[in-house]
Amino acid sequence: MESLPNYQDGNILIVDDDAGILTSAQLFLKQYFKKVYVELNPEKIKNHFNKNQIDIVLLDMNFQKGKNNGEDGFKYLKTILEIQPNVLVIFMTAYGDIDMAVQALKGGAIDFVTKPWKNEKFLTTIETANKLAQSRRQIEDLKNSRQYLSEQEAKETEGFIGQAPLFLQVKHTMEKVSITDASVLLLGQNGTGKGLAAKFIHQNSLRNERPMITIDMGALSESIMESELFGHEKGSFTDASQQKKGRLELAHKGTLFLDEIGNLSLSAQAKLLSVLQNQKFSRLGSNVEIDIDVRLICATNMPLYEMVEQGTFRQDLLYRINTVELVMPSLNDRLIDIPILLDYFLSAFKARYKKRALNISPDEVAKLQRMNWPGNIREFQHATERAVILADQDNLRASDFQNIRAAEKSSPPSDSLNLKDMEIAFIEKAMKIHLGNITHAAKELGIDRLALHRRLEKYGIQ
Ligand SMILES: Nc1ncnc2c1ncn2[C@@H]1O[C@H](COP(=O)(O)OP(=O)(O)OP(=O)(O)O)[C@@H](O)[C@H]1O
Repeated sequence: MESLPNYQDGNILIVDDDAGILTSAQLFLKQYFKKVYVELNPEKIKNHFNKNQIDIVLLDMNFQKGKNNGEDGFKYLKTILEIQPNVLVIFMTAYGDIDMAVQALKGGAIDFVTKPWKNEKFLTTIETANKLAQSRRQIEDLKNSRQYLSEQEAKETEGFIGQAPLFLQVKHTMEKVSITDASVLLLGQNGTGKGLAAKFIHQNSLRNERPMITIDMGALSESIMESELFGHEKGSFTDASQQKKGRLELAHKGTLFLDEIGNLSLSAQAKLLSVLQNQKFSRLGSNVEIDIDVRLICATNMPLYEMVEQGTFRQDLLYRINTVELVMPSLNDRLIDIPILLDYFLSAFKARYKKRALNISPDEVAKLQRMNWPGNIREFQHATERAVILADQDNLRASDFQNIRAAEKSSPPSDSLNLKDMEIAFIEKAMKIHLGNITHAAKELGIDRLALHRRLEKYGIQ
């Protein structure tokens, strides 16, 4: 059985006033390209561009009997490039018109074929043009998707909202620091908006045309993390079947956001420090040094200063990454923002889940302000989404936002005065507020770590 031809992407239009040329070129090229259009009348070129995507035009140089100066060819070349500046035009010229064809190259055509052509040479010329057309198209697609992504990012950071003095203070510092290349360290509990803050800084920086590349240090094992960060050469370890650029390299001229930096091992800290000091690095398995120019933003919810004292985080690295240090306030410290955030999230979720009639009374909003949100804005956002999804009626109540984690403030079990129940409730609450950190929870409860440990075990609290 005859195998199907290996068609190439790329649409071709052939324009010539000689029907014989059109037919033979079309018959030949149709074996290799899916779409080959032909046109006898050059005045109709525009119609083809209105109907179809055209990547390559094969254009005759002379369309009037007795006129061989190529004037027509130049005229239509100009028309085509005006309609579609990216299209590739190849002139078809009679043998002997080579000088004119060279002029045509200067005028914006990319190549020429002589008539009559040799099939092999003819095909090679068009295939080469087609490769160029395809890579131009890929670049165009990449530019479009890059633009789309940065518009999305810009939209997202427009939603970096709040009126609480603590938040405004931090945001103001961010605005000032964005346009510099200073390293920024974002501290704060989970869900306080450190990731969004990093995007905000990048979006407002002079590097916003380039990407912000993120690495979540908490999500990667040490060996994967190093190859993600530095990249590797083919064969540098068992699974390295190909060369791969690391994220450091991808962030060149842009921003590198290292999330959960507190999770970096000591050996990775040493390597990162050396990159920051020398502004050079090597891919794993290579000695070639690559220059790097990145703006660094780091974030963590871990106590880096305590970790320095304990010897688990390098002091010199801390001083490299904390040129400007910002602490994202917890939601508890910006309760005044709850109505604003609620408004913002509600309108998004009402639209997403097509429940536009939903509303909530000021009393219920006030109750939300009295609830605990140990997971901060992320938890509040998820609670709002859940409340919208589960709502059976148009009036939302604060209790619709409650989950196992969010209990009313001052909320030892309200209908029980049993001492043991109260103790369990207080311990659970302290553990929630401090996200399971026993030292901090014990401090809050006014007991020592060991005493808290014993109680956690006794009551089976996780
Ligand atoms: N000021 C804000 N306005 C509106 N939405 C916010 C704000 N801050 C944070 N958010 C939203 O809250 C969610 C959590 O934010 P983000 O992921 O940035 O927090 P984080 O501090 O980086 O959390 P983690 O430490 O767990 O990684 C995101 O959906 C983010 O868009």
